[in-house]
Amino acid sequence: MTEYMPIMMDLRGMRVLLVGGGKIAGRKANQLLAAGAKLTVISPEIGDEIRTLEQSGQLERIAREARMEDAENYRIVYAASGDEALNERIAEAARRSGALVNVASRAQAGNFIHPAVLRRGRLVVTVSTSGAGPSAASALIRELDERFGREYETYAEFLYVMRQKIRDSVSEPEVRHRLMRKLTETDILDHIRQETFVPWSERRMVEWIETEREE
Ligand SMILES: C[C@@]1(CC(=O)O)c2cc3[nH]c(cc4nc(cc5[nH]c(cc(n2)[C@H]1CCC(=O)O)[C@@](C)(CC(=O)O)[C@@H]5CCC(=O)O)C(CC(=O)O)=C4CCC(=O)O)c(CCC(=O)O)c3CC(=O)O
Ligand SMILES: NC(=O)C1=CN([C@@H]2O[C@H](COP(=O)(O)OP(=O)(O)OC[C@H]3O[C@@H](n4cnc5c(N)ncnc54)[C@H](O)[C@@H]3O)[C@@H](O)[C@H]2O)C=CC1
Repeated sequence: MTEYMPIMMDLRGMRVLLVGGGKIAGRKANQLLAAGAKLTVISPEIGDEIRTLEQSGQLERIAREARMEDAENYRIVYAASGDEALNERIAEAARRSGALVNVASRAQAGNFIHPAVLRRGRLVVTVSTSGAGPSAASALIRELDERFGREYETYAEFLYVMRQKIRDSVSEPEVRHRLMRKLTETDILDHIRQETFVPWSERRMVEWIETEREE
């Protein structure tokens, strides 16, 4: 069994090649653009999603069949054409040149895969079956969708702001760690859920840090 390494990547400004322009390529393109990638699509024909993105100038599209050399100019490659043999040849070329490659038609032909995703602002919950059953991964995400409501977006944003404050104002690592742990022990999530949470003012944040750091 392949033991995949789960990671979160900042793709802003990174060049990514997407081979294919159909339904699956459209889904990937939207996810990649949301993460800030500079996307090039190579495909003789394209579906509605890629067309819309091309027309609004969000990606560059090259209207022809993909060639092996295409893969060598990118460090991240998606082989998502409807031609499975081509996807595997592209993947092989990309791997040889040291690129990361995702293969839509056969997970094992690539060296990274995507999980099913649930987003609540900064909180990201993902489920992967390591390719065993993508539909099962989606079904589990739907269960988690009910478990993790909108309150987690506010909560994650609160944690983010407080953590910056703590990092800026507390220099001792042990104290910082203790404060961060305390922050997760507060009843803020409950307040957000019950809609009784009032966003903390600058002063309240500073006071909380001053009070809690003494213990
Ligand atoms: C490896 C991976 C690729 C990757 O890295 O992305 C992969 C691979 C393959 N999927 C296939 C089929 C389907 N995939 C879906 C749906 C999704 N697939 C997703 C992820 C992944 N799919 C990655 C592993 C995830 C994991 O870890 O388990 C989801 C969760 C997330 C996303 O795509 O963003 C997304 C939910 C979208 C949503 O909920 O909206 C459906 C259902 C549908 O489309 O509704 C079907 C048809 C039913 C079926 O076959 O099960 C096939 C066979 C192709 C063929 O035979 O033609 C392969 C190839 C292979 O199995 O090797
Ligand atoms: N990863 C996933 O979640 C899933 C993956 N798949 C697989 O993904 C692949 C694509 O599926 P769809 O987007 O639904 O197919 P599709 O038929 O909608 O699109 C195929 C695209 O590939 C392009 N193409 C064909 N030959 C090409 C070439 N030589 N060079 C460049 N582009 C070429 C076509 O122009 C078209 O735009 C299939 O192999 C399918 O098995 C299918 C379902 C889910």
